[in-house]
Amino acid sequence: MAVQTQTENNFLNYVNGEWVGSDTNETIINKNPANTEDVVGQVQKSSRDDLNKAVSAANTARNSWRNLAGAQRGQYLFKAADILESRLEEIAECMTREMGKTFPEAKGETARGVAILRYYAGEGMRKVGDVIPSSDSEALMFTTRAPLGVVGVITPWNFPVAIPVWKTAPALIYGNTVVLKPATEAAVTCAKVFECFEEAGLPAGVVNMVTGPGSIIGQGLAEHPEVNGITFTGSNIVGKSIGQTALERGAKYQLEMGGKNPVIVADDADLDLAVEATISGGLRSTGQKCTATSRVIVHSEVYEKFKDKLVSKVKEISIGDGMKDGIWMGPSVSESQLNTVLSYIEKGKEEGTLLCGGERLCGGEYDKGYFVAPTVFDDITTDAVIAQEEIFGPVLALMKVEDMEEAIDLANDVEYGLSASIFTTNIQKMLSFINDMDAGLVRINSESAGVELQAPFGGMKQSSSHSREQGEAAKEFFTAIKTVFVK
Ligand SMILES: NC(=O)C1=CN([C@@H]2O[C@H](COP(=O)(O)OP(=O)(O)OC[C@H]3O[C@@H](n4cnc5c(N)ncnc54)[C@H](O)[C@@H]3O)[C@@H](O)[C@H]2O)C=CC1
Ligand SMILES: O=C(O)CCC(=O)C(=O)O
Repeated sequence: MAVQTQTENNFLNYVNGEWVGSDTNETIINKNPANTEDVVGQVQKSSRDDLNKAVSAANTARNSWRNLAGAQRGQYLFKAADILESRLEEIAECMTREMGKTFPEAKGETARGVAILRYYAGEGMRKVGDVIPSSDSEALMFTTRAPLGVVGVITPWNFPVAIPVWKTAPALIYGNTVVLKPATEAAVTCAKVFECFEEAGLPAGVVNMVTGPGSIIGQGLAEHPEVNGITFTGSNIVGKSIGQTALERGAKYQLEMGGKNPVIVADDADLDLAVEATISGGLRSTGQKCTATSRVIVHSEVYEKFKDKLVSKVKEISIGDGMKDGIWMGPSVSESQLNTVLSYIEKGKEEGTLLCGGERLCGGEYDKGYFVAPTVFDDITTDAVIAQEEIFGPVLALMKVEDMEEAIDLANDVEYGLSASIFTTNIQKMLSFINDMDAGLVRINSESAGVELQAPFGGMKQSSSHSREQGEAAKEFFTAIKTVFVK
């Protein structure tokens, strides 16, 4: 087997503190979805053996890592944050080239990665338990927390820095070691984040990254007897199968999956604000967010006015290579994602009325990438496929309602419950929305996407395994409570 070395374009697996080639000696080449002539880099097409070595390294490292003080673990995260910050532009550029989101968005996401690392670094000095009065006056009763051990992290391509960081940083600070499998589509960007962990000097085996097919490396992590917990973000079908595999062998699991997020525009809404937020929430990152707005539920009294404003603004969107100035929306991440979006658009044409977009963009530079026009449909009913299934593309479906009750019924009439927003100036409508909306994120006069790192994140119904990530909530997944009784 030829020995590979990590170079600017050839990324290896990070196992036991070293960059190592896969046993298979096979690689996967990642190309820029805005220009497929641009090769971003290549990553390892790894095997189960590669994964086993990573899990074994994480298992060996776990005791010495958990025995450090939280503040000591935090120091490594502070260092990693500084290094990521110093490489912000370079890593953001790689993200834009690898998965297509615009450079300003990629910079924002990388900065968010830095902030998440710092937040969890500080968490190493915060309390981990409570003293609970015992009914025995001579006893001391309190809770403390233990790490799970080795945590498997499986991440998607749509947030190549933020999601790996928001899962890895809390895992580490609470004393776990990590084996991460990134989505192949964004694995080069993720490898650069791991270079930051390496440079921060994390002890060998504490963080490991293995790239390769989900069915081999992802499934392998879910099945591995030495992996004590699995955290996943991605599609519902894969998430559920990971959950079942983990449940069968008694491992802890956490799943963040799809969304079909509504925005309600009430008759008293600030329509300009609602239009702006619908566009930003629905179409930024080419609609490739689990929190993206996809159903736009509008009161009949303002329907026509809102629709005209929305469509005229959508038509102004500039589409192209996200590295270019002035580009607002990049391509779909891959040919297969583009084809999924185009097939939903065809369905939408049967189910409603096309107002704008509705096609792949062709000609000139567009021919080199996977560009689709931002698309708005009118006259969509709740039973339409495009009103029920996650599209993960720049597609909005408009639905007309007569009152708030109907709006909330419609908003809840999907199997998902991740994020939902309402535009209204009426406090009563806000309160009924907060009470009656089945969603993990309920947002008033604000877009459905965009989460704050210090707050719990997760969904209801089919959107998650009913757990929450980020903020303090991460502690619940990455640790187990011990109730201690001392006498
Ligand atoms: N909730 C979210 O943020 C995301 C939702 N999606 C949804 O999923 C659809 C398909 O996108 P994909 O990238 O194919 O999602 P996916 O669920 O296949 O991929 C997510 C991660 O799971 C891994 N994986 C794939 N098969 C696996 C298996 N059998 N066992 C373990 N891990 C496995 C992938 O390699 C990747 O790292 C999108 O169109 C979108 O609707 C995709 C990405 C993120
Ligand atoms: O809206 C956000 O910032 C987070 C979205 C997200 O977690 C996802 O799409 O997977």
